[in-house]
Amino acid sequence: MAKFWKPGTEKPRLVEDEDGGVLFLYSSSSSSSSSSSTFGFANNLQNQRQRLPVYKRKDAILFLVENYATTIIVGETGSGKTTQIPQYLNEGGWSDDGHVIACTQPRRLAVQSVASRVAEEMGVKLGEEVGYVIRFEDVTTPGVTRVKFLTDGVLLREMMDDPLLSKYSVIMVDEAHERSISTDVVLGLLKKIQRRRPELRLIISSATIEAKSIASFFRPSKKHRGAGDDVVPKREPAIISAEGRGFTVGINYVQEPVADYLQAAVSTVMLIHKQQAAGDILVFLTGQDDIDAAAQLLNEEAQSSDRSTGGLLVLPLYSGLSRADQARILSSSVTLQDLVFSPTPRGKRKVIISTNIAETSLTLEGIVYVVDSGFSKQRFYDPISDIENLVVAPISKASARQRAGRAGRVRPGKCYRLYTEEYFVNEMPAEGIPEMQRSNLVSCVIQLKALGIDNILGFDWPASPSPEAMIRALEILYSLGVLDDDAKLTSPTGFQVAEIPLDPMLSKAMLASGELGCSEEMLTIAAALSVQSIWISIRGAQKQLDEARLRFAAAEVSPSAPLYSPMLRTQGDHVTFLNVYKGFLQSGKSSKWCHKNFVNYHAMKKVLETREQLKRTAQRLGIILKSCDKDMQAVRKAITAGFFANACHIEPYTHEGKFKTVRTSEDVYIHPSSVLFRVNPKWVVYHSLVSTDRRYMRNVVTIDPAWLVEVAPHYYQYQGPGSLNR
Ligand SMILES: Nc1ncnc2c1ncn2[C@@H]1O[C@H](COP(=O)(O)OP(=O)(O)OP(=O)(O)O)[C@@H](O)[C@H]1O
Repeated sequence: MAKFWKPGTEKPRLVEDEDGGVLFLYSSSSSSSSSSSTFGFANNLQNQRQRLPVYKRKDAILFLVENYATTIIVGETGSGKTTQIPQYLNEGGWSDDGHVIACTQPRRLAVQSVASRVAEEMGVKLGEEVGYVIRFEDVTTPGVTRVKFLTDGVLLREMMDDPLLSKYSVIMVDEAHERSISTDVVLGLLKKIQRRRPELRLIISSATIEAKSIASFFRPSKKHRGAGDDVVPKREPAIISAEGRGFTVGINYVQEPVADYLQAAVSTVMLIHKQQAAGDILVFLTGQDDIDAAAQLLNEEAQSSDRSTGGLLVLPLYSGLSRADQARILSSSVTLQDLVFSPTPRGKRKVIISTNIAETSLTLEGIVYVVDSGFSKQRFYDPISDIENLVVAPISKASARQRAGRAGRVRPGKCYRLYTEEYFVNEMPAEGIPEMQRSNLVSCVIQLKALGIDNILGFDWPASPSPEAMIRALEILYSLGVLDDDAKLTSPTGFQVAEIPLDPMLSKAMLASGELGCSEEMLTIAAALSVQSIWISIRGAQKQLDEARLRFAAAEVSPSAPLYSPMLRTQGDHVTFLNVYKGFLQSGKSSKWCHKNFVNYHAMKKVLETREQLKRTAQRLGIILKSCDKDMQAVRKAITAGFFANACHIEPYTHEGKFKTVRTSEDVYIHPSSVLFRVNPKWVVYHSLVSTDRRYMRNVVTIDPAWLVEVAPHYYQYQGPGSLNR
């Protein structure tokens, strides 16, 4: 293999740390010797690339990648890790001979935006030499794509077909400090793969704080050390720091703790707008609710008569953006996401109000000011009740740095933290709790099982999950018939469920629908559940949305029909999805039709695409594709076959629509967004629970309790009329 590091261009110094073994490399700051492009626009981009701090480390990075199996790169935000290192590897020959360089990201939005940027910098069309893959979206060309960006979840799926990930020469796991559940699983598996494929190189990019623990995770255990340690690549991980950042970001703190971060964020934006020079503002809040509320307050201020507060272009940004998307630009073909990434119109100042999806890897060009509320929504899972709550919780110092790092990327910036400096220094936790330790592990366990990892409890995790959550996941999979008595995947059910890229309960419903003759309908339902929402919600128009939704609630429906009586609305939300889908197809997939019916056009286009992909998987698995036409009973039964563990019955003699879960006898209620809200059927199964003031069931369907015994006799026993036991 060629030497990519050119001796003489840089003098790396390798130092062992006090624990022995872990290598630190301090390099001089001489600049790299790579040549630059000779074309106009490209030249400009090439100059920008060469100004990035990581450029000074180019040769050192290539040296380490060549000589060490694992290289950990720590560096400030904006130093160029994500966009540059894959290109250096490409230039260095790591994508020759049909090999591919992979770079994983925890978030889909980051995958898409970084891939476009790198394609632009390399002067190639996105999807050719540079491509990306996120769930249900593959923008690569096999045999042509050399640099591929993907979510770590997608990389996990790829391991099912190719357990050793043999097409990749280098895999860069970016933003490892975020400790998303998939990143942790990927790290654990890559460590295993490396033992079978010593030629595979790993690059792990991380904030400083996590680098040491990641390095010690990758250090070979005594069992695997010994002979061969002096051969290249060396197995001890190396750490390199790409110190230095693009532009300075001045940090400002509040003097006193703020009582209401949302109000404080709005006031801060208005102050920046009145007092500070031109430049867009990025505000970090926690979720759709407070983002929409802040957007409304800002829009009201912007429309006020005071001319100095005009000129604000307020744009919300959260996952499943599509919901707010058309609310703003209804039938336009421009998505809100396009607006977020496009240049700011003259005379305007963009205010992008985002969740933490904009926290890492994104460069939003016009951003000069960042307003950080200090909070984010985080998942916390309770394995006993099997409920995953989204809780507003304080962020970590690592997150705060990432947020500030969204400014200062193309020019100097300022960050306004809505907490005190004293809090930041003394109280804010250095890092967050790994997602692995606060999540439902069902999907993670089934993926590991599918990869042949039977001893899940003994798996080498970067952070061990709780035994309770692990046991609960095994229990659920066992009850679905996915695992056998020895906790091995059953054949064919277990292997089939693992292959369908959906939550295992939904995958099980998909399999059942093949037997019940309603797989065409289940494909539509699964695709609709995979988008955030098929509805557009417009603040202040909730009543019209509810009415629009109800028009699709019964089995036989025409959008022009009058509202159905609640007595007829007995089928549930999944059936509603089918009616919307049918109406959308009948309209010729019209955006006008969507607009009229409060249906999100972009979401429906996504449903069509996702449905096609799921259909291909179903065909591959031999699921018989058949429509049950109007027999909604078959559909509801198939859903029950997947979601029987989520069965609930209404509490008689209460007037508030209280249900009890069969499994744990907990009080739950139908969510107001469900077409079954206030209808209160006797028996239902739900798709998910959300916890606010109460526990609410979302996406609910009515069932006959006899089906529970029929589809899950191992789980339920019939105890006489109206009575069922686990
Ligand atoms: N879409 C873009 N438009 C303009 N400049 C960009 C764009 N993407 C990246 N850049 C430039 O490249 C720099 C490096 O971005 P990159 O994402 O590679 O940094 P990073 O070190 O991975 O940072 P982070 O860890 O914060 O994601 C940015 O600071 C910016 O100057």
